[in-house]
Amino acid sequence: MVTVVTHPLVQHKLSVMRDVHTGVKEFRELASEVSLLLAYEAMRDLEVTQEEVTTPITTAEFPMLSGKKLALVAILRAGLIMTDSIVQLVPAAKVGHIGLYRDPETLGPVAYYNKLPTDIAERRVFLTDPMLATGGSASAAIASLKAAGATSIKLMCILAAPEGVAVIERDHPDVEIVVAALDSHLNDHGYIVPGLGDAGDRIYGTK
Ligand SMILES: O=P(O)(O)OC[C@H]1O[C@H](OP(=O)(O)OP(=O)(O)O)[C@H](O)[C@@H]1O
Ligand SMILES: O=c1cc[nH]c(=O)[nH]1
Ligand SMILES: [Mg+2]
Repeated sequence: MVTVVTHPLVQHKLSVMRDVHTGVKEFRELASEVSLLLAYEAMRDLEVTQEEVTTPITTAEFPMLSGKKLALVAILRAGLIMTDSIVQLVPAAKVGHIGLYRDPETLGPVAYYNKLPTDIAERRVFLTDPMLATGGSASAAIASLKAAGATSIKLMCILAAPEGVAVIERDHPDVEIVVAALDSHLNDHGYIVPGLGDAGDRIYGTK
């Protein structure tokens, strides 16, 4: 299942991110803001229970977060900006990191780091990566989350290509995807069209 967050604030910020003239500082700020807005949508179904709260006026029952604890997991490098931002909303969440880069020749993911919360099996996992292109990186990351015992996983991306969505639906039909936009296609180098370029390079200024 794919949810596209069509809110005008998200769409406006994403359009500015796409602009080749947007510099590193503004790109980073926008990526953080879009991540918060995506999290608002992705976490819409978090469980709440009614708990007693004493206000200055009276005591009554109000909703409080309950249910499974959360884990935010970033696919390095680019996913880091998303977890860094979203953890502000859910400060009790644990944060994991999966290091993957895409081989420029084969476009396949190459793993170089994996550090996950030891109790990931008991947590609801929100996996972050701004870009879902061929889907190879996200699919491999989800496989390693499942190998570690995770059973509840949502994938949060800023941009996705239909090719990447199809790969996740094929490999991991149980994983919901939340994106700010679903673009047209991939070019011959595996870049999303129209896209926003290389997310990692634009966040970290490495090009
Ligand atoms: O869906 P895919 O075809 O696998 O492509 C998407 C991946 O490519 C980018 O990472 P990159 O390899 O550039 O690494 P970086 O974040 O370290 O720059 C992006 O952040 C995703 O992880
Ligand atoms: O368009 C793309 C595809 C993969 N990775 C990116 O950063 N951008
Ligand atoms: Mg990159």
